[in-house]
Amino acid sequence: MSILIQQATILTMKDADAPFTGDIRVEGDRITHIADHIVPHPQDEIIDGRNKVAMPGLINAHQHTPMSLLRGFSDDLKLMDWLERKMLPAEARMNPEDIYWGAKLSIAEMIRSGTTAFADMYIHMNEIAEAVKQTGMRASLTRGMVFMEDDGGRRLQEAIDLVQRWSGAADGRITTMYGPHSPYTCPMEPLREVIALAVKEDIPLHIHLAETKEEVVKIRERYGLTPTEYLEEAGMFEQAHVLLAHGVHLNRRDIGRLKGMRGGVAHNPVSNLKLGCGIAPITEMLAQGINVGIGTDGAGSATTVDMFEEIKAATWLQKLDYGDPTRLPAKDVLSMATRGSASLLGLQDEVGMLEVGCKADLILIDLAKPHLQPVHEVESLLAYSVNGADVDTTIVNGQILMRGRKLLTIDEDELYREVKVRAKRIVEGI
Ligand SMILES: N[C@@H](CCSC[C@H]1O[C@@H](n2cnc3c(=O)[nH]cnc32)[C@H](O)[C@@H]1O)C(=O)O
Ligand SMILES: [Zn+2]
Repeated sequence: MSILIQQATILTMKDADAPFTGDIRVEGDRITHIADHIVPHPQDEIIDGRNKVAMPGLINAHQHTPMSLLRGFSDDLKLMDWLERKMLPAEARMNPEDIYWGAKLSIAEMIRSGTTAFADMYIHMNEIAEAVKQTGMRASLTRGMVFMEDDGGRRLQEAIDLVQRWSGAADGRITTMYGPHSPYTCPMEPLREVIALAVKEDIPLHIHLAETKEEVVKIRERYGLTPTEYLEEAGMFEQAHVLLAHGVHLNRRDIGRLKGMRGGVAHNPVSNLKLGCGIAPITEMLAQGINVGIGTDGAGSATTVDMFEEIKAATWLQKLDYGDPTRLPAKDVLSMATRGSASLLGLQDEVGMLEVGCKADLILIDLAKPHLQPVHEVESLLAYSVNGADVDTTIVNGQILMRGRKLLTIDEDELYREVKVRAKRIVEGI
């Protein structure tokens, strides 16, 4: 199958490129041609790009997709209360089919708001993988592991099974990671074991880091270290590619420890705002050459998985925190949500840019809206004015998943019916 997008405003996200008007051809799963004008082939599916911006799909670098079933169920609580009193009991009631439908709900929202790939850490990952496979999305999947009590190695075995069964599946759209949940739920010994496994198999790691002040206090009490020092002591930054979620409470020395690491930090500004966690020092990390991407965290905390909201929150928080409106300008924050997140997923040469040879993961944004006119600076509109509902078309791996705001791989009526019944049962009495 081939697709020809005609006369769109193209934002490639390559450093040197300014937006320009042109055509894009997709053949199979890749972008094969970008030029001012491309002669149509008879078999091309033609998409009119006039009044639209074509850009790389956004990449959500930290998610717990089935938590969409818990959206709005326990707002306005502190993170540890929210997690221990509400989320964990509710999650204990989720069966594999619930996980499948919750993942599908988040995937529908992601496709509708211009996200083409995501990193997910959760349980019952086979069902999430099935949802990814069926809907046409791209994802890096992780079985999250808390090692607080002895489980006879069950969690680790599930993680290993996921990696073996799903790495490279669904035409290469699915990749996998190993996911020790956080410094406060992983003692040193199992942590070292997982790191050794990741290094041996060259599978990335995905972990929460320094999300709250309480975490910093807890790890200091237990080990006399900062959370970052604890992970360093475990050997996490020596060889493995690591996706660190949050990194809110890092001091200057912690940031120094991350310099030169493979992978980087997924910033989740809306979740951090809503849970009152703090503001991650991401512009300082960027200045040190640390790669930073953007994620939403689960919809249980962030409440939506619209990456355009995260983009706005990310840049506004830096401006506010430093009293400096020049911090994290539009182009830089867009780069975090595309190329930055792509590197966190280990997909830097494949997605996150519009370039011939890259995977065809791209979105079209409809500018024929009052809040998107006139067009002075395309990047400014995208960072500060666009929201997820302005996305018209979403393409992943050369397949059109949404066109003219209609989802083509998901039956939304069926989805909402399933979600309604399941969500009610899960939270009853909690
Ligand atoms: N509870 C599982 C581990 C699941 S991994 C994903 C976990 O991350 C939890 N989670 C979601 N958001 C956050 C966050 O912001 N910080 C820390 N944990 C979170 C979520 O509730 C979920 O349990 C087990 O025992 O094996
Ligand atoms: Zn999380």
